[in-house]
Amino acid sequence: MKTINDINFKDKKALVRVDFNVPLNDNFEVTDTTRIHAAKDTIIKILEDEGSVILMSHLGRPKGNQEEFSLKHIVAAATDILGVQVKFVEDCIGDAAQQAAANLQPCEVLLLENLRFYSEETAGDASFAKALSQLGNVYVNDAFGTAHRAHASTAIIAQYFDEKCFGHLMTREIESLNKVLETPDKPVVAILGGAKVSSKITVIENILDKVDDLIIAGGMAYTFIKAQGGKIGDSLCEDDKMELALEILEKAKSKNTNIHLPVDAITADAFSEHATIDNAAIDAIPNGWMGLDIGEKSRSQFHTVLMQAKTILWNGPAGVFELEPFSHGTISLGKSVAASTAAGAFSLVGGGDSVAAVKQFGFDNQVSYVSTGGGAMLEMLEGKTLPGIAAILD
Ligand SMILES: Nc1ncnc2c1ncn2[C@@H]1O[C@H](COP(=O)(O)OP(=O)(O)OP(=O)(O)O)[C@@H](O)[C@H]1O
Ligand SMILES: O=C(O)[C@H](O)COP(=O)(O)O
Repeated sequence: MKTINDINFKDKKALVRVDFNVPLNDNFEVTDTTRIHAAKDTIIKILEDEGSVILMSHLGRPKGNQEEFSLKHIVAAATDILGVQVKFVEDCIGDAAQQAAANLQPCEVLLLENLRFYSEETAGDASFAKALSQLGNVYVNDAFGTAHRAHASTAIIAQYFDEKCFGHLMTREIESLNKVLETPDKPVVAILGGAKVSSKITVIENILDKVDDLIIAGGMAYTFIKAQGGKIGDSLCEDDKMELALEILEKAKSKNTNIHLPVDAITADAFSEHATIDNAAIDAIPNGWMGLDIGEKSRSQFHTVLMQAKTILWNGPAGVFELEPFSHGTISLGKSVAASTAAGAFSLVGGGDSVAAVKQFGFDNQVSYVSTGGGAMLEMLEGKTLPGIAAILD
């Protein structure tokens, strides 16, 4: 299969699907430019070849043509980051888009209006995909964050191009995950956190025989503790998943995977940063109290496990990190992952909340790789083939 480096884009018009679904503030300024930075080397490669770049993306989940979701809000940030004036056209298909694409000169960049202003995008409509495809003569998919969507611009459009490839970001994401799940240095330690067992079951099942140690933290740990007879007070629990939790523990034993659950918790008498706060053994939380973070002993045990790791995968926070009193377990995990990385481990952080936490606490430059994908990363961890990836490989 061709990579982007195998293609010479001179005098070609590259139609590049990026994921510029970035957060905006009330003044419509981009508050996190990570995804734009992440697409930069792909765009620069095409410009250096003296090709032209037509960028297409979605922004948010608009219902029709809603101005607040216009990609015109991204133009200033993209121009600044790329160091090239980004032109903008207020449609992604039709006469205006065709004119703008036709007028585009080598070394120029054009951004199309939000693809999701057309419901045909999310519907995976073939005629919409075909209309988009007519704007360029090479298709590059670099939208890892959207690769789990079988949409017109990610999965359907590729069939209309003879020349197509992944961009650099897509390649980095796939290679990083393969490094963790397919060809890792051992021992491999995965940390799974977050609110619910139910949202991570498929991930647990898929990675159980790929990792040596699995640290289960966050709200999802309490279902495992209660299932084993522990008292968890008012902590988060999915009673209907307790049997499954026990099955997972059994399965792990048979596969020689060590599961590490927290041994203590930071407890609170309300879900609030103004709550009264205490410590408790993880299996002896009184009624009226809930565990909102992992305790000191758990942090220290997890640190020991992480310092022995050669490969680390982290998905999901250790506690309610959005509230300061319950952020310290997640910060402690971040420090341990950073220390292990400094000692030579390869560490990958993926998923929406874990990436938000890692950035908020400043660990993003101290881990080996931070994924730009939320749902896309989770679906890869579940072992699924992502439509946006399959379309290029086909
Ligand atoms: N002990 C806990 N009790 C209640 N909520 C918790 C607890 N620990 C973590 N959380 C919450 O879990 C949420 C994240 O859980 P969620 O299942 O959404 O993870 P996620 O979004 O899948 O993670 P990621 O996006 O990193 O994959 C956070 O908002 C956090 O506050
Ligand atoms: O932010 C994301 O996860 C991607 O851009 C996909 O967005 P979506 O969940 O609205 O499809």
